[in-house]
Amino acid sequence: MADTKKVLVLPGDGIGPEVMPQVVRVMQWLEKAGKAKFELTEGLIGGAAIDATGGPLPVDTLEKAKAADAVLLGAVGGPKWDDLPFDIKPERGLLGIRKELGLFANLRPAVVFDALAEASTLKLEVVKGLDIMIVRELTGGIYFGQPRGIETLPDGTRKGVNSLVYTTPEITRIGRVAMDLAMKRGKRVCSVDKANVLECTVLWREEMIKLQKEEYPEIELSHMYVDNASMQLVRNPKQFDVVVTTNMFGDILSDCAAMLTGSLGMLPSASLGAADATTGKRYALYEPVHGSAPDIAGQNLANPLATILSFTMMLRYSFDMMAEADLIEQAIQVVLNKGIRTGDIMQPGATRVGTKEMGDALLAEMDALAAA
Ligand SMILES: NC(=O)c1ccc[n+]([C@@H]2O[C@H](COP(=O)([O-])OP(=O)(O)OC[C@H]3O[C@@H](n4cnc5c(N)ncnc54)[C@H](O)[C@@H]3O)[C@@H](O)[C@H]2O)c1
Ligand SMILES: CC(C)[C@H](C(=O)O)[C@@H](O)C(=O)O
Ligand SMILES: [Mg+2]
Repeated sequence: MADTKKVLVLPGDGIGPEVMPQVVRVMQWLEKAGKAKFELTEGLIGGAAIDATGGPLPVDTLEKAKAADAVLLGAVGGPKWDDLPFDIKPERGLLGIRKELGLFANLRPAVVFDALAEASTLKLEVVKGLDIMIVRELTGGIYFGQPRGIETLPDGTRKGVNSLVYTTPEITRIGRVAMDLAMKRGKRVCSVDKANVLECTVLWREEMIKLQKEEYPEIELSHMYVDNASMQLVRNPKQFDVVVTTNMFGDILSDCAAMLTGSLGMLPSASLGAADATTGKRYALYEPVHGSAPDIAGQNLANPLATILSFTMMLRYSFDMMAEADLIEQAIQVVLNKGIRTGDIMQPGATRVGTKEMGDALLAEMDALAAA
């Protein structure tokens, strides 16, 4: 049996605590099948942490995250905490853990399952077989740039400021992640910016060009303004292989790409740091792209597949467990082929199930595949 993998589970808020048990069941299945051994610990983040400790990212959570081999997050936020001061809102917990662990590279793969392509509101040929990778810079840009804040001027006018800042090392390191990924895929990278308006992204574009010329001669690098990119993603997403972009553009484009896969409830992600120069350890947090979905929380309606697919990314990127990740994804494919659907991916003639029942169906197919 493989070494024990230390996984920190952070269910968070809203649908987070509903989808997470379904992933834990998948982990338990792998253990029972003798394919892995997990040491699970649980931690608080977001609103759940605010309620218990007064802040969205307790020191204990951060310590547990650093000690773990990988972290799995559900979602944070919700109306209950909307009126809190900005710096202690649930979302600050997520931004804080990303920053503290140096998780600068957020991989958001938009891969379409055939059964959902058939059900898409887009034309079948637009989405069938789609497999693109959005690489979002995650610890810089306008999310973290200084100066920032809201101030009142002497004449009483209020001013809100956020700054879009990138340095050359920040651009180069995310560029390398995108180009390394592209080398193992279609060798095409589209860098998305707003270099017609924002100086910071003029630098972004210049550095991407330099990186490709100096280190990745085999990569075909193209550039697109973000407004056009959002339109092209819907018009003809298959023109893309790897998309690399800034923190905020990546946030927006990935929600858009999620709909190509059928639902926000289908899109996983991996947030990765750099390997430590001496120990080789790389922090990694796996998180669905969706949020806490307050409109459906607490009703067994959420689609757990984005979080389960985030776990398969953990198996691939942190634990090199490709066969196990393949098995889970094959089982998801069978479940979808059988027409089993949560509400967000429902279509006429399909069987509507809840969060837990989607977990039941998946485990049954994993049993069947393992027995075959
Ligand atoms: N990673 C995160 O934790 C994260 C991401 C995005 C938003 N948020 C937070 O979540 C809260 C709600 O934000 P929002 O409503 O803008 O975005 P959201 O992603 O929570 O929900 C958007 C829509 O998608 C649906 N949806 C999302 N996930 C789904 C799933 N797994 N199954 C079925 N339907 C699903 C929701 O029901 C809703 O209609 C806010 O506090 C926001 O800050 C957190
Ligand atoms: C909740 C929020 C901080 C987060 C982000 O903007 O990064 C979310 O929208 C995401 O896409 O992961
Ligand atoms: Mg988002």
